[in-house]
Order: sequence, then C-alpha cells, then structure tokens
Amino acid sequence: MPAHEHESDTTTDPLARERAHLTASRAALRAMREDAQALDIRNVTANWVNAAVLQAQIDERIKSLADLAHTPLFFGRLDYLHRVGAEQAEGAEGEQFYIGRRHVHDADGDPMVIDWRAPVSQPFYRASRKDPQEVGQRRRFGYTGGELTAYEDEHLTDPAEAEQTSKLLQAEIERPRVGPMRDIVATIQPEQDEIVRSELGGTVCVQGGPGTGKTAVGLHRVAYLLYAHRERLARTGTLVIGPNRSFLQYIEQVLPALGELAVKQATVDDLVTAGIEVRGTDTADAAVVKGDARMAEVLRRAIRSHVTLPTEPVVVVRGSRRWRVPAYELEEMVTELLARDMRYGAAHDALPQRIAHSVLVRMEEAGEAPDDRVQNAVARNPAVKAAVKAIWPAVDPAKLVLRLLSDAEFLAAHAEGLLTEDEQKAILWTKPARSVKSAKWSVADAVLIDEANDLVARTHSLGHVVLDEAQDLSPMQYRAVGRRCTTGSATVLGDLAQGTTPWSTENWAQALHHLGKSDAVVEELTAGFRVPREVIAYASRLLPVISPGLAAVKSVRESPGSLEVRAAAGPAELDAEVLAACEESLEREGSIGLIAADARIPALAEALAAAGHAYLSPGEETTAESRLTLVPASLAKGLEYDYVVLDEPAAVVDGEPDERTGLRRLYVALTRAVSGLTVVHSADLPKELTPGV
Ligand SMILES: Nc1ncnc2c1ncn2[C@@H]1O[C@H](COP(=O)(O)OP(=O)(O)OP(=O)(O)O)[C@@H](O)[C@H]1O
Repeated sequence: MPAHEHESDTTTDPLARERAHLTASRAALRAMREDAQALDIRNVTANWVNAAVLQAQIDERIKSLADLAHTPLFFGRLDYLHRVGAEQAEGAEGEQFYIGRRHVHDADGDPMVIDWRAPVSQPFYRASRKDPQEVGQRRRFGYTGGELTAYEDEHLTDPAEAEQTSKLLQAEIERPRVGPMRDIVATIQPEQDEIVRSELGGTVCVQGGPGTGKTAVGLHRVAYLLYAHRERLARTGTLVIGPNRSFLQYIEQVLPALGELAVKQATVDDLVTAGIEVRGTDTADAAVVKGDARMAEVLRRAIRSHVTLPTEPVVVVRGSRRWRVPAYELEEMVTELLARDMRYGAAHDALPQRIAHSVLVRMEEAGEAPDDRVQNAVARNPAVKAAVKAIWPAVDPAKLVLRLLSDAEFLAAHAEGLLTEDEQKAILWTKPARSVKSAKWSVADAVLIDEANDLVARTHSLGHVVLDEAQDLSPMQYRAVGRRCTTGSATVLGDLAQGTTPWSTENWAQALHHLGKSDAVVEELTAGFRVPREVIAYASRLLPVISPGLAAVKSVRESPGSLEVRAAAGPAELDAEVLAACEESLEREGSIGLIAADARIPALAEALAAAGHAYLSPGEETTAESRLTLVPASLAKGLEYDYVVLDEPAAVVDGEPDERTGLRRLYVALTRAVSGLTVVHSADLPKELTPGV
C-alpha cells in the first residue's frame, strides 16, 4: 500500500488535487449553511407555533452544517470499478466517492462528500481483497492539524499488491488522547461496522474486553440508525445509558461531532429517580435482594392484592328508575380484567365503563335508547365510583413499595414462596418510614418504585436505547431499561470480566431475558484499540480468576516499554514514588490518569497539592495545560488516559467486599492506559501479578 506524503502545488499532483477537492467541499458546505441561514419562513407559515418549530429545525440544520476546523470533512475515497446503480444511494451516479462525516453537495446538488452512513460508503469499511464489493481502489487520507497531508491507497482487485496494515489507521489508533472521547468514523473496523450497521429492528449485545471499542460502536450505531431511520427515531426518541456522570461527560461530544444533537444521555439512576429523592443506602445483602427479578413478582402480587372480588351488586339510580348489576356479573368483569393482565391503572379506568355498559344493555332491554353520553354519565355515577373504589382502588406505586418495605406481614404475604425469611428481613426497614416524602429511599428502592409505576401505567418506550457497561446492572435495573424500549430495540454493551457490583451479570442470555430481549444476537469483539500489548497481557493474568473462560483481548497497538512495575521502599515512600511516576508521565504528550483505591484519594490529593500539581476529576475535560486526573478506582470504568499511574493494587482489591470483585476492579484500573502504565506498590501485589508467577 503506497503512502504519499510529499508537498506540491501543481494541479497534476494527486495530493494537490485532493486538497483542491477539500477546499471546494468546504466552500460548498459554507454555501449550504448560507442557504439555510437565508431561508425566509415568513411566507410559508401561517401561525407562530409552526414558525417557531420550523425555525428551530432550521437552527438545528445550521448548527449541523458547521465546518469544524479540526474535523476533516472527508477521510476516505472509494473508486468503484463500475457505475453504482443510480437507485442504490445518494449521489450514486458518480464512480468516485469521498467519504466524510456528513453529506456535502455543490450548487447543482451533485455530491462532493458522501455521508459515511450511506449504503455507498459501506465498502469503505467492509471491502476486502476477498470481497472487493465492486471497489477498485480505497484511499485513506491523513491530516495534520486540519491540513490534508497524506493519502494511502489499496487496490483491492490487484493480485500483485501485498496486503498490509494501514499506517494511517495505525497512526490514528496510536494518536495521543487529550480531551473527551472522539469519533472513529475514519477507522471503524469490519467487525465493528457489522454491529454499527445492524438493523433497527434487532437488539444487539456486544461482549468485548477493555478497549475493544464497545462504547465507540454503540455511539456510532445510534448515529447510523438516526441516519437510516431518521423520521421514526425523531418521533420515538433515542437514549444512551452510561454508568455515571463522569462517563457521560467523557462521551458526550462524540454524537454532536457526527452531527447528531438530539440523543439523550442518562444513567440508570437518572431514569428511575425522577420524582423521588434518594437519601438512603442499602447494605449489599439488601441491594442484592431488591435487585433480584423475583421482586418483580412480589410487586405484581402486592399490587393485585388490592383487587377485591365484589360481593354486592351495584345499583344505579337514574330519574325514577333503578338499574342493578348483580355481584356475579361484576365478578366476571373483574376476573376477565385480571386474566387479561392489563396494567393495573388501565383496568381501574376500564372497570367503570364496563359496569356502565352493563347498565346500558339493561336500559336497552327495557326499551330505552341511551347513547354514549349516558354511558359516560353512568360510569361517573357515585354508586359506580364507590363500587370501583372498593373493588379496584387506585394504587400509589411509591406507597405500595413503602408498605412492602415497612410492613413485615404485608411483605410476607406477597413474598411467600419467592423470598426466604432472611431475604425478607434483609429488605425490611428497621425503622419503618411514615410517608413517601420522609422515607430514606435508596437507588434500589427507586428501581422498585419504577417497576411499580409500570405495573400501574405502561412506561413510554423509546425507539432505541444504547446501554453501556451493562454488566453492572441488577436484574431489576435491566427490567427498568427494558421497559424503556419495549417497542424499540437496544444495543447492550459490556464485559463480564469488568462486573464489579454484587449482582453483576454472569451471562448475557440471562441479562437479555431480564431486558425482555431474549432474541438478541450476542456478538464478540476481541481486537483491542486502547491498551498496549504488554499491558493487556499483564492485566489478562487476572482473567482465569475473575472470568474463567473469557479470552484475552488481542491488542492492535505496539508500544514497547509501556509497562513498568515499581516497588516503593516502604509504605512511607509510596506517595513520593507515585508522585515521581506522575511527574515522569507529565513530561510526555497526552493525558495522565492517576488511579487509586477510593480510600487513597484524599492522601494522594494532598500529596499532589503539596507538590504544586493541579489535577482534574474524572470526566472533566483534559486540555493541553491541564492533563492530570486523579481517578478513584470506582470511577475508572469506561475512561482512558495516555499514561496511567496505578497506585497500590492491593488497596484497590481491598476496597471491595470480596476478592473476586476486588480483582475485577483492579482489572478495570489496569486497562485504562493507551500508551503506558506504571504500577507503583508498597504492599505485595496480588499473586497473579507477582513477577515470575
Ligand atoms: N476502529 C477504531 N479505530 C480507532 N480507534 C478505535 C477504534 N475502535 C475503538 N477505538 C478507540 O479505542 C478506545 C477504546 O474504545 P472504547 O472506549 O469504545 O472501548 P470499550 O470496549 O468501551 O472499553 P471499556 O470496556 O474499557 O469501557 C477509544 O479511544 C476508541 O476511540
């Protein structure tokens, strides 16, 4: 694959021609933006509401047409062997396509850059020597500081050309990290692309070790789906769920950089705590029981226990006449509603109408001709209301959970055969709360209330949900996410070896069952784009203990000398040794993460401050001036830094309730480095990491 990097300004020089195309494309994008800005909507809208909506859409479009100085407008070119069928894609009449982050056309509407998500762009990611997909030449462009400075060609149908890994691709992967996560559109790999472009209808679950691009793939999949199904998803909505705020801050700029501004982001806690204040915490034992899927059945039973089979008739008086619906008929209605398994609230609303209908039938039999208004009036009749209140009373979901957690008898009645006595005891509050407002709700309680809410009224379903770091969710949390995409689909991303909650996922089939997406396909990513070979090999020594059976990630990064393990002379020297490692890392380019057990953070913060080093918190944007982040091990998941200094592994392990969780936490911490990892310890290393073992 010949690389071209020379400077020239003659028009016969291919690099100069490509630069000219870049300049022309940028001018065309500017013109598209100016057109959007010049749109005058005064004559096309009759009222101000329409005008405001239209103007907001135009403003969005103007924003999405911005030419970002450091984001190249195109990164590749495909030369098709033949004309691509005109019906196949946008701009398909040409044979040569520039592939970029967005579509750009000239004044005549002819494409200058094709969106990476268009069907015609797909071979850029998938075509190979084995399957050239009609492409004769694939060209990748290299940029330096926004300038097009190089290109690299592959002739997929030329048997004489040897297969090589792309230098530009390698350079892109090895590029130092500064600032938040960025998109990977220029270098999506074939196995990643298959997931990115999988259809909207299906849920995909991706198991992948650290740095295999799960987060990147999930975000690019939303961008792809929004392109392929824009109208539908604009109506139904999309959501990206991440483990915590720092993580969401870290990834929040990827989709806007791809022109997608409307995707919402949240943590699972955000989803379930709207409306209640979380002020309590659970013991691990209690949280495990509260997060268990059996709680869904306890709640279902508890809510249905409010239904009382009628023993009295309903008598409706209208004018001089009395209409009687006998108890057995009411019972039939209730039994039928129970059997239909409707939402509790929907059945509560339906019952008065059913009773009224029965009254109407009697009126008709008596020769009257009542209409819908009469039916509605009967449904609102005090006798009917009183009967419904007795048979199928309204239930407040939070009050229901409050009662289950406060009232041992009530819990026992509904947990019978589901939870053991010990399990019931574990979740009962020692000090029962008086009211929903004063209760010290925990996040696990919030999930129970969310489940109860859904039993009363169906939760609104979105079109697509991306669930990242899924392995940490409890079954009840999976259910909470699942009901937000009942009529949509999901992308579930996770790594079983990185599960650090007491209820973490042990196998994907179970997780997908709780999510309500048992038919999902499980894909595996095994190539690692973050962690250098030596570092991932070191961390993978933990795999047989933390997740037997999982294969180690195969790193595509070559950075020799990237792992160093240093022993401090003693505990007193540890901080100084850690500081020295940070200072050495600061001499290099890129971001630095000092990761330590949560309990070690205050001491290290003090040491850094005393030495005059400013530092950031996880999720805060690293800049060229401010490159050091102090990261508690509990927040390291999903993040990455060029250089990582890992403080005292034994303390990271000891920070967790059991050894396996501790080693998993350590595995996460060991796999955050892009270019180099320095482990500094004074206590013994876990035996798996001890040299020579
Ligand atoms: N095809 C690719 N080209 C270039 N960079 C890539 C590619 N795939 C992933 N990366 C980069 O590798 C790094 C790791 O990716 P990502 O964070 O998505 O991995 P992950 O599987 O979610 O990791 P973790 O399990 O640690 O959360 C990121 O910097 C990402 O941009």
